[in-house]
Amino acid sequence: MDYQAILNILQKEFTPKEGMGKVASYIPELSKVDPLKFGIYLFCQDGSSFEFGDSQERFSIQSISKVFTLTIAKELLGKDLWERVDVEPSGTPFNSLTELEREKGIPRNPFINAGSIVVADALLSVLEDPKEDLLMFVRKLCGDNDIHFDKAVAKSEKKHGYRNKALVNYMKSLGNISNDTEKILDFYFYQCSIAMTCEQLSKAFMLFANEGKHFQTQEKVIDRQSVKRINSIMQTCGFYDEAGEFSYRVGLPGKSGVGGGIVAVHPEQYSVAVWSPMLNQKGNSALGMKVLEELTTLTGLSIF
Ligand SMILES: NC(=O)CC[C@H](N)C(=O)O
Repeated sequence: MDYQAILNILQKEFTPKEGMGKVASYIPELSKVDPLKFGIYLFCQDGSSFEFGDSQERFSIQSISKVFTLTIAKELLGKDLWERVDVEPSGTPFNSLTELEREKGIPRNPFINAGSIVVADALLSVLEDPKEDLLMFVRKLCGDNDIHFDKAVAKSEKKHGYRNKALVNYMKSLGNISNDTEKILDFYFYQCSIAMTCEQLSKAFMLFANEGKHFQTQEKVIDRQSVKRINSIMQTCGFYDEAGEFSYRVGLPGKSGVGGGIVAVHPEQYSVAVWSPMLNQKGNSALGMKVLEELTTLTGLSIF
């Protein structure tokens, strides 16, 4: 597959333009980002890589971090985790409160906010310093120690995160939260604030394209069954109420964040990260979705 030729086509075909979507503003710090940023990085299982645009610039990974925390929690807690969070698509926005009452405080999946807050609570119960452990895990996956929290973004979300406060308190009242709600939210806002480049993200996500092995050292980090399960949840829940649309258009498991990043993996082929901060109405990168659709169209390959 001549990925370079394909990326050349993508670069010509797609140019970010004002009005394609809106940069997230409910976290005020994110609204400062230049809407016209655009980059892509594709890392192949054979070690080759291809990129263009702002692929080396850091951005707020936001909900993409939910995949990292789920991976750690799954390793530490195994099946017990699934007593507290389900694996069904929600069909509702990422910050929705509506199903929680009907479903007795058990979030639909770990990739909506409620689900990731439960995962954060579970990690707080078993780790002494979850923030540090999370950073170490992500740094190890990328083979790069230069990965940090963006404190300004975390603080900005903490100040304005009323819906997440509502979610954690509501779940606490329904018996599905153990730790202090302020501590859980602090961890959750920090995990979302991690700043990474497309290159770092695509290398980290090689875990899910490389049978659970580190992209560089080939060390086994998680087993194949975990890869299957996490990729399945990305496929069905990675884009909230647009998960079906992403699956239909792109045909790969993936995860988005309101920072405008999307990572998708083609198991045993490649991992690809794209960044364009202009979001569509469902909170997913508008241009990012289009570019990934064209990528799998041009390669003629998807997991299906
Ligand atoms: N979809 C997202 O990226 C949402 C993450 C954001 N930190 C929030 O909780 O609202």
